[in-house]
Amino acid sequence: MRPVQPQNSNGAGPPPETAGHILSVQSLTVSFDGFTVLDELDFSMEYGEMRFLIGPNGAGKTTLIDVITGKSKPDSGRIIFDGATDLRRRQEHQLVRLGVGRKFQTPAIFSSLSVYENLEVTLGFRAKITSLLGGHRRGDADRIQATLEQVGLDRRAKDIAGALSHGEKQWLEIGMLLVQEPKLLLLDEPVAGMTRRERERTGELLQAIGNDRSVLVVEHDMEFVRQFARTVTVLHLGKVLSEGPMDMVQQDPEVIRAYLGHGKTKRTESGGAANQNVAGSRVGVQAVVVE
Ligand SMILES: Nc1ncnc2c1ncn2[C@@H]1O[C@H](COP(=O)(O)OP(=O)(O)OP(=O)(O)O)[C@@H](O)[C@H]1O
Repeated sequence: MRPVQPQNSNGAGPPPETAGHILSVQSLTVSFDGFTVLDELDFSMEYGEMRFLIGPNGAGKTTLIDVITGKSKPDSGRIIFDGATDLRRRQEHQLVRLGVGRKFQTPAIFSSLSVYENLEVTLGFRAKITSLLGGHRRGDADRIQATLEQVGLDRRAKDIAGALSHGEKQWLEIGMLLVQEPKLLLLDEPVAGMTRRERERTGELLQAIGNDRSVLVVEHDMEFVRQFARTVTVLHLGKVLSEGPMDMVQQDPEVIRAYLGHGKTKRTESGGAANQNVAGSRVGVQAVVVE
């Protein structure tokens, strides 16, 4: 099910350049102390799309999410969300209400509360107080239960969140975003530090979430990206270097060059140790190695 696209106040639909896009970043420039991090960046995502954002260290991936969520301010450009709202004019705390959920790399959960209470608190203190009095706001309990099942934590609902494994904490935090029913979910390296099994389950979870929401995932783990990505955007020096299916993107000579820096390259039979860039990060290049 795809979310219904918004109409302008005159009912004529979204501006033509943003039609069909949950997010439309236009000519976005961000600089820190005179150093340009995002350079007139154009980037867009369609409704109900799951997109992976990759790129070498320092490419500007986190900065893009910071600007979308109001954590950093751009020098110029526009960020149109849901066809009409310019996010540049919004504060960080307003984003949840608008329908943008962000997850940082480290899980931010309430360790001393139960899994269930974490979701309950996220839904708002009104729900918490109501539950202390013996009831829930109508629909909250159902929403919490559905979210617990979606993130695979229904059997751990009564457990203290601090006792969860690293992967389970990440799923709980994803659940804390989902329970707020965001239209766009922004996830920064969601599988960092996870076991192989946890990565698999996270990939399946993201695909399920991507069926009815838009999801932007910043990720360095290229094995994970290859397995679960539909469309990939490669950011380099604050611009989109390449975009498309992973198979296509990882063959792009520009992408190979960007990841491997200025080292001399040669073809190899397979990946293995070649899947390291000059800074030591795993990259999406299987057939090239720096000598
Ligand atoms: N608040 C800030 N002040 C100054 N410089 C910053 C700030 N935030 C980011 N930068 C710089 O902007 C550049 C891009 O950083 P960013 O974190 O967006 O890259 P990234 O693509 O997410 O990299 P990584 O994959 O290593 O996380 C880096 O050179 C970084 O040092």
